[in-house]
This record gives sequence, C-alpha cells and structure tokens, in this order.
Amino acid sequence: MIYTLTLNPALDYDMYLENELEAENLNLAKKVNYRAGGKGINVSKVLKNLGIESTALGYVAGFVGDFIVENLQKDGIKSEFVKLDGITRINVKVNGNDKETELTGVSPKITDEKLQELVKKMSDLKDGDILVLSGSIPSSISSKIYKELSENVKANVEIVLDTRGNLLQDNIHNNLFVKPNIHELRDMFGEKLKTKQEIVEKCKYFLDRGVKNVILSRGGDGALLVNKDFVLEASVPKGKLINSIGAGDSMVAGFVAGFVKGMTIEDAFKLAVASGSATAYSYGMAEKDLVDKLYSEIEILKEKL
Ligand SMILES: Nc1ncnc2c1ncn2[C@@H]1O[C@H](COP(=O)(O)OP(=O)(O)O)[C@@H](O)[C@H]1O
Ligand SMILES: O=P(O)(O)OC[C@H]1O[C@](O)(COP(=O)(O)O)[C@@H](O)[C@@H]1O
Repeated sequence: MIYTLTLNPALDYDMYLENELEAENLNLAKKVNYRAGGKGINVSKVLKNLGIESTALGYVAGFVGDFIVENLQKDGIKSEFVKLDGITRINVKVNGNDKETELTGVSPKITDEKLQELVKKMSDLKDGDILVLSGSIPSSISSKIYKELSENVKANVEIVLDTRGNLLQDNIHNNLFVKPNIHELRDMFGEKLKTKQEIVEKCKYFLDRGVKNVILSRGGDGALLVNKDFVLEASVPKGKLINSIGAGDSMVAGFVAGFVKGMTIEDAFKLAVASGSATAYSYGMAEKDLVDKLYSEIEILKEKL
C-alpha cells in the first residue's frame, strides 16, 4: 500500500481573476474552484487518476476537515485522518493572467495525544509499503517529525520526502527520492544556481546523506533527476499554463506510480514530468488521458554523473 501523509492539509480556494491582482483594489473573479489540498492529499489524488490506490493519512479539523474527507470519499480515495480541534486551514490561490499569488492560512494545533494517535496508525505499515511525506509541518510539532516518523517505521518501507527549506534538510532519512524545486534549492544554498552543472553539484548534498534520487523541478523549464549513477534532464511538453498549484505533488505521484509499476528510473521520471505538466495545464489535478499524451512528447537526456 502507498500511504501519503499530510500533516498540514488545506482547502485550496483557486480564484481566476479578470485581470492581474492589484493590492488595495477590488479584484473580480471570473471563475473559482474549491479543492481538498495539501501536498500528500494531492499526491493521493493524482495516484488515483493514474489508477493507483493509496491511503491518505494526516490531520483534519472542523468544517474544512469535513469537506476534505467528503471530497476524498467522492473520489474513491481511502483516508484515515486523525481529527483535531479547530479548523483546517484555507489556502487562497489567486491567478491573474500571468501571475499566481498564494495566501496561506493558519493550521490547527496538534497536541501530543493527537501525535501519538498518528504514530499508532503508522505502526500498521508493512514491508513493501511506500510512505510519502509531503508538505509543511505545523509549528505545534517538532520540525524534525518526518525524520522521527521515518526512523520509527519498523517495516522495510520506501520513504519519499517533499518539503521546503530547512524542513527538507532536517528530515532526510534514506529516502527513495526528495523533490525540491529550483527556488528551494537556491534558498537552501543561498546561491543563484544558474547552470545545470551548478544545480547537479548541489543535488549531491542529498545523495551524500543517503537519498537515492533527487528530482529537481524547474517549473516551465522542466526537471532534472540526479542519482549516484546518472543525471536525467527532461524537457517540458507543450501546453497552455492554467494553474501550477499541485504540479510538484503531481510529479511526486507520477514517479511513485512509475516505481510501483516497475518502470525504469528514466520512464518513471518521464511519467513524473508528464504528471506535473498535466496538472499545470489543467484547472484541477492531472488526469490520465492528458498525462499519457504528454508522456509521449517528453524527451529525456541522460548523462553520467
Ligand atoms: N509552467 C509550466 N509549464 C509546464 N510544466 C510545468 C509548469 N509548471 C510546472 N510544470 C510541471 O510540473 C513540475 C513541477 O513544477 P514546479 O513548479 O517546479 O514544482 P512545485 O509545485 O513543487 O514548485 C515541473 O517539473 C513541470 O513538469
Ligand atoms: O504546488 P505544490 O508545491 O505541488 O503544492 C500545492 C499544495 O501545497 C500547498 O500550497 C500547501 O503547501 P505547504 O504544505 O508547503 O504549505 C497546498 O495549498 C497545495 O495543495
């Protein structure tokens, strides 16, 4: 079984404006969209669209939490959330004609007792399972919680890690892959990292700490995969950008899907990029038909590390 963990889910409220967002002005929307979000939940959704079952773990609270649970149920995605007091956050994603602006809400508190409830659920993991640890960590719990949970897993499980900044560095633990985006890598090293060679050099930081593959996403500029044997560079397929929220999570789902289907690293990476771009070219998350179409258009360049 694949388990996705979303410690910090959200209702994503996508707003598509008539014009570019203007501060201190009235901004009119021409279309809106509500969806159950948070990184692990997005991974579960795209896995489902690719025909792969997973169980979504994490925390939900209040009426937003109810919306998330119902939304996943409707999509036929299994979830086993722990309930908290308070209200799960609402994240507003404002899309102008060119620019995307994100407003992120406040998360409910996770008490020690609720943390133990989650730990108990995670003790069900079995050999061969995959655990996807995705998204930010609420400030009420340890910023090393992903590492602590990873160390706690007794079974032989592949662990995927996708989180930001220091949280990424602090939570590495024998990961199948990590997926920073180029901005996160630049922030982490405080450098501009313009050339492919500069980027690949920095990816070695993760390999030296036991990560098997680093997937470095670069938005509309494609992606790199770096492991101890080779570097893969993927082109981005053609399409019209609609909303890139969840593109990174779709990429995570695509690679996991390829991995469980027994694809080669090259093909799983291609599926990852196709899934990321399929989401960027859609109002919702990547659907299989578009992923399949884009998959056939992606070119992968392979070089030795
Ligand atoms: N503007 C875009 N055009 C085409 N593909 C995109 C675009 N933005 C994202 N993608 C796809 O989604 C992947 C992940 O996007 P990225 O924005 O780098 O991740 P994150 O959402 O984690 O910041 C990219 O590697 C690419 O395949
Ligand atoms: O665009 P990405 O990085 O794939 O992730 C999008 C998801 O991440 C969020 O922006 C939340 O991110 P964080 O958990 O890092 O705060 C959600 O609102 C959204 O569903």
